Amino acid sequence: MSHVRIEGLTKRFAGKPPTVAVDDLSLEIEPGEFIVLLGPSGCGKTTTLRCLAGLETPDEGRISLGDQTVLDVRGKVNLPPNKRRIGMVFQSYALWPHMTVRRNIGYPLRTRRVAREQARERIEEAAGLVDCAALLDRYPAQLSGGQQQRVALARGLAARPDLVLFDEPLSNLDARLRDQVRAQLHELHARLGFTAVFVTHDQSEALALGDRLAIMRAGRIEQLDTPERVFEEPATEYVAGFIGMSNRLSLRRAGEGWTVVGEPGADGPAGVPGPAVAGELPVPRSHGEVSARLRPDDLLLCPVEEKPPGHGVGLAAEVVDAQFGGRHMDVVVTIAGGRLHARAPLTGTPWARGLSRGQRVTAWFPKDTAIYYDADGVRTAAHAPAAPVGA
Ligand SMILES: Nc1ncnc2c1ncn2[C@@H]1O[C@H](COP(=O)(O)OP(=O)(O)OP(=O)(O)O)[C@@H](O)[C@H]1O
Repeated sequence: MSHVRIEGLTKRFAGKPPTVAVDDLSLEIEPGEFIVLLGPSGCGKTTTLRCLAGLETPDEGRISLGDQTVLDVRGKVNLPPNKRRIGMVFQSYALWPHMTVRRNIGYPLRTRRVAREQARERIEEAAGLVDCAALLDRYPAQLSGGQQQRVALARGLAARPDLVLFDEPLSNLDARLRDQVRAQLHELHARLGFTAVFVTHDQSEALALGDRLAIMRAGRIEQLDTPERVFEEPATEYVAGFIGMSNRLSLRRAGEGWTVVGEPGADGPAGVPGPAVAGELPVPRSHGEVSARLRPDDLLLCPVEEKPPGHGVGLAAEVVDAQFGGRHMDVVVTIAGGRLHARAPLTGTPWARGLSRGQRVTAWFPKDTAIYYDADGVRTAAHAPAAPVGA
């Protein structure tokens, strides 16, 4: 287990136009911590991981693992992958097809010149950890996808590295296997306590596995915090959108209350005032325009003749689509032309089962379940202090 320190890491790729894949990124990882790099395609997750592994030549920055400096661009240090005590587990299992499971798991031990007898013990130990001890003499083609990924996991752990890097290791598995291998990985981390950096664009994976999440945007870390804080208190609108607050309402002050402002591409022209919101929202007076972000679970529906409770914001809405989801209905509504998603529970409110296209309903939400962002996408200050932005 090692303390990992990344300072001012920058990686540019030549091209037209050139890309800054990682942009002055700094991050400190505690020994035994499981860090998840989360973000959309192209935000620089894999490049950051490859720089840690020694598979890229960064343009600037320093990286240390424990007391070893593995990268120092100014000092002209860039240790090759086999000189860093790092294990890697990738999306494509990347097992050698002509090698047995035993030889595959033993590969990083051979590159580190671990003595034969010790290597045999380590291979068996790693295979045992992921329930693959019975598969050691098979070839990858004789394994299921889940087994192959478990072997890849064993290979990543076999050399007892200081740091294990994971690049979307579960994304090639079907949903059931993904859940299984994810649970196994979570348990393994709790048992072995290795330090990990795990790349994904899947928020549920990130929430389940991470001690802390680093939400990346354009080569930088936009928010670094515990899964609970990122989920409950996204610091910027970008993070909110990425972590499931897919509903967005633009709001403008009007007298003592607010008005919903029409969205571009909606039925009417953008910016046209929509339904009024009576009374104040938890937003400082200095903000005249904000956007409210809400999860589908937090957008509630009721018949037009019912009034939402006093602490709620009720808005006239029209149903566009309603799909049965077992215990709930997934409902798309329009409000001021903008589309929003509601997940209406059926237990207690069977009324939602009969919703159909064109029906008028009231969509509502308690004022404090929404999070409000200013024009720059930064959380407004009326809430608890925003989580730290950046590393
Ligand atoms: N070898 C390369 N040459 C040129 N540009 C590259 C290269 N590798 C990555 N990039 C660019 O760098 C940026 C970051 O890429 P990176 O693969 O790190 O993103 P990512 O967040 O891991 O995306 P994904 O989730 O799709 O894997 C992207 O704009 C990508 O096009």
